[in-house]
Amino acid sequence: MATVVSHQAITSQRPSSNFKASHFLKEPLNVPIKLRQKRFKIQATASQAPLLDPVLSPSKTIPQSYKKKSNEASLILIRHGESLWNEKNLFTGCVDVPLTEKGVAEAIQAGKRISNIPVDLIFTSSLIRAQMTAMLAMTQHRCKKVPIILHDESEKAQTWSHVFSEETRKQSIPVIAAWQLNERMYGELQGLNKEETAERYGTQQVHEWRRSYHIPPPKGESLEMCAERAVAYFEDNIQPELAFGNNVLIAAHGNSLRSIIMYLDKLTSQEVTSLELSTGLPLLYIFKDRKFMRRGSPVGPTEAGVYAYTKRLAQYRQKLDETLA
Ligand SMILES: O=C(O)[C@H](O)COP(=O)(O)O
Repeated sequence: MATVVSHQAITSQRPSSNFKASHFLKEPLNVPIKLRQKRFKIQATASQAPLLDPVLSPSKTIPQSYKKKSNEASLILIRHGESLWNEKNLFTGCVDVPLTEKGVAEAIQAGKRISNIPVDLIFTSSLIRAQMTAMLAMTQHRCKKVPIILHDESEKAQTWSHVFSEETRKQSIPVIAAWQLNERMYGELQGLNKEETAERYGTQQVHEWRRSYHIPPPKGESLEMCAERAVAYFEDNIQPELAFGNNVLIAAHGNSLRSIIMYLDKLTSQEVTSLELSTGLPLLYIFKDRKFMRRGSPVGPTEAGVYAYTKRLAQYRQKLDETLA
C-alpha cells in the first residue's frame, strides 16, 4: 500500500475561519450529541468574545466548569487497517467489510504508536473497518480507559445504554460513529477489481476517479463531494472539541481522511491528488491558536518520536510513566 506522500502544504497563514464552537461536556456518556451541542452552541468569531446561545442557556457567561480545558489539543487521524476487500484489491467505498488479520495487526500496532498521546473523544465512521481499528488501537493505550460507542439513535437506545456510575464514566472514552466520515461512495465501481477496472477503462481514467478532487467515479462521489460532508462534519462537531481542549482520535478511511487533511494542510485540488494514506498509519496534528500543525506519524511508545513532543504531550507521557511505574 502506498505510503504517506510528503507534500508541501500551503504555508499561507490564512486567518482562522469563523466557526460555530460547541463542545461536548463531561456529561453522562450517552447524552445525545445533538442535545449536548444544542445546550452549548457558542458562536465564536475571530474578533468577538464567544456568546452562549441566549435561548438555551440562561447565563451569559460560560459556566466555570465549561471553561476551555487547554489552549492546545492533539488530533490523531488513522486510516483503518487493511480490509478484506483491500486484500482482494476491490473498490470498497461504503460497502461495510471487516478487517483482515493483517488489518487487525495494523490497528494494534497503530495503538502502540499512539499509546502515550491523550485521547478524550473518538470519532469513527459508521463502517465496521474504522470502528474495529479504533477499538483495537485503544486496547494498546496506556490510559487504560474503555472506549464506549454512544448509542442515541433512539430514546430506547439511549436509555438502555446508560452508564450508572460517575467513576466508570470517568474511566471511559465516548466513541461517536458518524456516517459523514464514511469512505467516499465509489458508485458503480464498488465490488469491482481495481486492476481489471484499469484494464477496462484505462489507467489514467481510474487514477482520475481515485485521486482527483473534482471527478467522480460512475454514479459515485468525487473527493469534493466527500469533503462536503466529511469536512463539514469535522468543522461542526470535531473542531469545536479541539478548540475546547479535548484531544480527539478519528478512525476513518483513505478518502474521507484525504479530504480532511486537505482542509487541515490547506492543500490545493492539485496537491491533494498526490496524497496517499497507508492503512493503519496514525498521523498526529496539534491544534493551537485555531491552527493545525502537522507533527508526523508517531513511532513506537519508546523510541524518540519522529516528531517533537509538545511540552503538554511530554507532561502527559511523564504522568503516564509515573502512574504505571
Ligand atoms: O474504498 C476503497 O476501495 C479504499 O478504501 C480506497 O480506495 P482508493 O485507494 O482506490 O481510493
